[in-house]
Amino acid sequence: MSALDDHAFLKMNGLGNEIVILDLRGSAHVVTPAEARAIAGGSDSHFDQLMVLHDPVTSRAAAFMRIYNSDGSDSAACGNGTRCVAWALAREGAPDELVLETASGALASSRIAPELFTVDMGEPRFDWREIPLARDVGDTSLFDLEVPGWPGLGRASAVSMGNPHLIFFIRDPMSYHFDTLGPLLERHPLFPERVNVSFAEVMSPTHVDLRVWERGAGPTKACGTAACATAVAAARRGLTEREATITLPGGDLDIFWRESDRHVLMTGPVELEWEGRLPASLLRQRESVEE
Ligand SMILES: N[C@@H](CCC[C@H](N)C(=O)O)C(=O)O
Repeated sequence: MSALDDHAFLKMNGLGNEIVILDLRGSAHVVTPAEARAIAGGSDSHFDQLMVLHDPVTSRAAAFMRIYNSDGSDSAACGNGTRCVAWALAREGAPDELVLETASGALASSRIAPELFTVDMGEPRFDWREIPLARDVGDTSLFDLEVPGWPGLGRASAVSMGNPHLIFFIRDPMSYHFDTLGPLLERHPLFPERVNVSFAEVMSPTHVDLRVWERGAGPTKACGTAACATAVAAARRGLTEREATITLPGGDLDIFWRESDRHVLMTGPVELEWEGRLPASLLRQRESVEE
């Protein structure tokens, strides 16, 4: 029997952001986009993000994480999923302070309470080439973005937290028709790798309300990297202080953009929902010829 047959998984969430954790440490298997989509399509294994654990690349890390969206695409970062992985490793005896590797760098996590974690999400990137944007827009903290049919959206900010984010600061984000605007903005030609879309309303210098359309997953109850990107964009524009509570439909994240090293610290909860087993057939999906 292969190591992947009938594989165990954890179904967790971070503020309602649906996370599945699959442990492939000790195996050389790399989940394909088709396999990720098949797992997302399972009734008890549906996810916004799939966090697949692999053996760490360096000895200081507890694991390497590959991150997939529900459409099978990959992401180099996922804040809520990283907290869930830290919890899963703590349950098997890992220390409260640990390092997790991703395609965009190593993230340090600290356990604050049994189900509350702070993750150092690293330094945000503002250069248009690093976000990435298709062209130089000048100041990425405030630029004009033409959205055909939506003249009233106003100016935007763009930030990379290891993955690309587009943020609009607007009044009453809940009143916008996200199902139309989300996909339109996610695939806007300015973003060659697509983009996560945030609609934010600054409520006070320490509080922002946020709604997120995720690249590759659609509307989610919470997105940790979007909360980080929004807090940083707001502070950069002088709309908030460097520490703020970001309220998402699923609850609150505390985001602190530290001055000393410019790293962003994200603090929030995790929840284990259930443990399941994947049918072996789900990990044998072939890519269709066009992929
Ligand atoms: N939910 C995540 C972010 C997920 C990644 C995103 N959809 C992407 O493709 O970049 C979070 O909590 O940060």
